Amino acid sequence: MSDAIKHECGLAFIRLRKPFSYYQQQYGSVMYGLNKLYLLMEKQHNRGQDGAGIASVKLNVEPGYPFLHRMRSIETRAIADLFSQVGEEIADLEKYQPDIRNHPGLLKGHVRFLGELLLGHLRYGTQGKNNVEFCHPFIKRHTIQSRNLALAGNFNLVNTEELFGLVNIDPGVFQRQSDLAAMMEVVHHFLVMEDELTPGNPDLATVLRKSAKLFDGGYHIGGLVGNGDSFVMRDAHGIRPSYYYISDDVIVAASERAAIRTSFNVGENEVKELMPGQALIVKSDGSYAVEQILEPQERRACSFERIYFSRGNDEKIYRERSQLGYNLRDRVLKSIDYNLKNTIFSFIPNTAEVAFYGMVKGMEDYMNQIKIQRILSWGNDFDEEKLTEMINRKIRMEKIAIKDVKMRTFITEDSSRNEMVQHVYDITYGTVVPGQDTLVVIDDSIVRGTTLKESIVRMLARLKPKKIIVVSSAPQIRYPDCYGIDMSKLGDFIAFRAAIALIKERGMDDLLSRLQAECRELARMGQLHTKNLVKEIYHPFSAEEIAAKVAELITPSDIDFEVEVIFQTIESLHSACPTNTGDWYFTGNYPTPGGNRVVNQAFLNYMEGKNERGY
Ligand SMILES: NC(=O)CC[C@H](N)C(=O)O
Repeated sequence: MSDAIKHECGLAFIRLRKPFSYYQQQYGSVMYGLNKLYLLMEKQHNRGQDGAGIASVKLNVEPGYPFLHRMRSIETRAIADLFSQVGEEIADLEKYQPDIRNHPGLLKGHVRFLGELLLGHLRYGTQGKNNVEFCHPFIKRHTIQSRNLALAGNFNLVNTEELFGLVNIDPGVFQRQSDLAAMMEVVHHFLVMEDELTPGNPDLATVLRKSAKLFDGGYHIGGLVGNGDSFVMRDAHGIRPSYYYISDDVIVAASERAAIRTSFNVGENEVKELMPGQALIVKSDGSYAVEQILEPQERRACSFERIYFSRGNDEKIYRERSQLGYNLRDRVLKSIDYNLKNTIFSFIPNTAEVAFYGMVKGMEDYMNQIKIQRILSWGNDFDEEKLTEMINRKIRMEKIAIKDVKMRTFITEDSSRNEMVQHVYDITYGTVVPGQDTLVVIDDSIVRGTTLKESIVRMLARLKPKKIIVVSSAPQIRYPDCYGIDMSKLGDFIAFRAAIALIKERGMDDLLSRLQAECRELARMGQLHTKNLVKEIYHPFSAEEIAAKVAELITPSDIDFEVEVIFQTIESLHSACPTNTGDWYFTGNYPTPGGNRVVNQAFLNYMEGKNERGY
């Protein structure tokens, strides 16, 4: 993605089902669980750049001894920072007891995070601040063991404020800003209630049933309870991804299937998807059950996971991403007037790479059809030279754009900013025939369009192509997300700015004021959740008109050749990614009632010049 949006969290959960001595014998290390947690988190490093955190619960600890630990970091290399602290703790112990690793029981007593229950989290905040206090896991302590709770998740709730009220809590300034704080209060409230009924052994399925009913949002959460029970749970629409793997030795859950496969070296089908509305509950004795907590609703798994967020090394995601590129073939061919001879294909590094291969495969298939047709049309009229020339025709692809990863840190806000920003990307010289070649560059999605305009298009222009076609493997991002991706301000979206520009151009300003009045009225009546009024902003225009305006907006004024933008259509997105039909940011169709409220609020914020999130 050319705009730096990271905006997603990742979850890692491990439950060791055997005593520590077993892991030492079987796998040669008492640190087996922590090593796997580290791997599981690093393999999801693509998620959550604000910080990371881990929590652990130890089983069978004598009363009075600590059993729940938590550590968080916002260092640049947060995961490594956390685990090097664990490493230091052990190294310190070994100074005085060099053979302590051979005594698993002793080690468990000394090393804080050597617990049987482990929870890891990578955060990119969607609420509150991006500092360490807001990093997950949150913990709640209590003198009664079974009322201690650690909680973390990949999620966003749109009814944070309401939730506090529902459990009669008057939140403090900090809590008010955090959906995790609200979730914590709710889950803890019901945990205590259940613990009162069955002391020491609260029924987690009931706790989750009562809690989840109150949440409006998309979520994949994990929790550790002080009595040794634990869970992971997924929202009723399956908005956020959730996978798990169970063996005799471990129970594992994470946000990405490939992360589990790699960390535990297991096959595709050994890793299961936790289905919408389900929870995987593990009891303190290591037994487990998958329970239906909420009635499953229409599946609306987030399509952005497939387009961009999850790693492309997942078997299915790789195929889908490639298909997204392939699906754009016909529209690109039309736009280059089928002139493959004078077209160079490339991609914006690095997340669009897989879609790029798909697009090129599409072009190759087309070219092969043409070759066959031509050769057949020759009849007997050919010689080796003619045939060689035909067979050797290739799709021209080059690595044109190069990202200078470190550039951003130095870029200031002064007048030289534009001059500097363009250098965030560099180009490969000598690849394009000036004035003759068209450049087709694929990006996975276009959010703000600023990097495209300020860096990529400007840089590519130095190669003097005849035309640049920017291809987006995602459809136009028109509406805010409110389920875990931090894109919640309408004015940030280039597709929205394009629609506004068209409205202004065509003298339709009264549409905006009418919608603003309507939104205000709905807000006054507490009815903002009833319909998405922002759809009306796009209604007068075709997708092509918006795309043409986007192209205009990303073209710097001093560029004298054509820039075109081609977006994936929503239909072809769904055909490429059939299991992830969540598309509210493209269509405005939100799966939960809070969604309409967010989009309407985002519109009011935009109209009132407030640079705030819509939830
Ligand atoms: N991206 C996420 O899942 C964020 C989790 C949570 N809403 C937070 O801001 O901490």
